[in-house]
Amino acid sequence: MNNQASNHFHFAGQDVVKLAGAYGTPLYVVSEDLIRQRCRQVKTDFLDQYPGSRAAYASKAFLSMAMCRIIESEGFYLDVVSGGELYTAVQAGFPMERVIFHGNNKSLEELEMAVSHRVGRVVVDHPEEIDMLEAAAAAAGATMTIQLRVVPEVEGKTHRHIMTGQKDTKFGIPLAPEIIEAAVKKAVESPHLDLAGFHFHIGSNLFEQEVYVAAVERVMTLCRQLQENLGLTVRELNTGGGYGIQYTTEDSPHPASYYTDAIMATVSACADRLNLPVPQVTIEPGRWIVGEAGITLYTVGAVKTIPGVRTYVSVDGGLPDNIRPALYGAVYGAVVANKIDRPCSETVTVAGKCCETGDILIWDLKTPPLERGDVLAVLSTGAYNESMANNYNRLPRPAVVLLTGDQARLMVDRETREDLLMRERRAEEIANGSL
Ligand SMILES: Cc1ncc(COP(=O)(O)O)c(C=O)c1O
Ligand SMILES: N[C@@H](CCCC[NH3+])C(=O)O
Repeated sequence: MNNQASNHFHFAGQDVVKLAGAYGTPLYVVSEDLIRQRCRQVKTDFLDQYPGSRAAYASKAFLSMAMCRIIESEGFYLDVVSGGELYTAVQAGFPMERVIFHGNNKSLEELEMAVSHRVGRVVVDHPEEIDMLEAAAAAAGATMTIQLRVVPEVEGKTHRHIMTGQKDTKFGIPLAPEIIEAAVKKAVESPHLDLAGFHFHIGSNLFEQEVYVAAVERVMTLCRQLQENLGLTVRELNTGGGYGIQYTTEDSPHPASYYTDAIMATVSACADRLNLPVPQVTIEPGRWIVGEAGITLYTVGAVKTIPGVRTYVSVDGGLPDNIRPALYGAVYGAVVANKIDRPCSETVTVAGKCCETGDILIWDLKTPPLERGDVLAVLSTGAYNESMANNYNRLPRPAVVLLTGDQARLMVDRETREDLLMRERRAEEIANGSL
């Protein structure tokens, strides 16, 4: 781009102050090029290195129909976790054989939907779900390929709300032999189900490969036990996602190969040692694909200094568009996009505009002196921001702009105040008693 203002922050090659002017704030900005770069790293460092392996994108991190098409064109599979995510994939024309359907409490209706679309894999989370899915598949005359989600009993170092691999978790089938063996038997005996293997997911935003090694060892040992006791041959091992990203300069993220090489080496060593066939391995990163590919732009409003205490800089969004600081104490970095050349001489607290003391986006941010109208760019908001957005205080959810090369396109419209009333079409009738 020419005539770039030198004091403006550029993201994926584009002047974000101009984007804020053109589309308004708060604004999610997502770079297609950065997403594709991540997908291609997975391809060269994992898929090409280990033929037969598969990569899925965990759509809960960020989903739109355009995102489905990007992921589809990169040859990835898609992890969905609800009828709503599946519906989005269906509407985007995502190939259903590449969909992996998760969820710890899928409804019968969601299972029927998965069957009617013949999704490639259903990851069954509890024994009763085997019966529910068998019934849905039988009714449709379908055979569904499944993986059983098991609890690897390892603790990933992360916020406790996003740990899933420990023994005490709502996700997956416990490894207690009487439970897992009964589930496997039931699955194998279900005429409309084909048990391909197992799935585990340790947790999210993990920076250590050791937990993946431990989980693979645990589940491969399970495979050996099931081969001995039930004659089961495990064809597939889905190792979940969870790869950590850089939120601030304190974080030292790894390439995906840091995790996948350790996973693959352990799978092959275990297969050798336990005399098992090497299963086909799937990974399911979400945050690692899209997290650093997104930023959020805000406009600064009220600046309030409490002498001897702190300066609150309030922006025009907050908790509804990024709930992670309030929910997990997540720490974000940010830059003042229209003053990128100025020294950061102050430390401020970036507050959201909700009627909630806990609505603080960043507690301590070094900035130049700030004033109303400045544009703040919060970094690494591509994952679990837009997808977790809500309407607290009836704030409309922001638009999403997709950057591709030097093009900027509105991918998701800004919600309007009228949109907020869309589900209240009977308000008049309720008021006048006619309903
Ligand atoms: C089953 C499953 N797979 C994949 C993911 C993706 O996790 P992340 O975005 O941390 O890679 C999650 C979420 O934690 C998950 O529950
Ligand atoms: N929402 C979480 C990640 C959830 C992962 C789903 N199992 C986050 O923002 O970190």
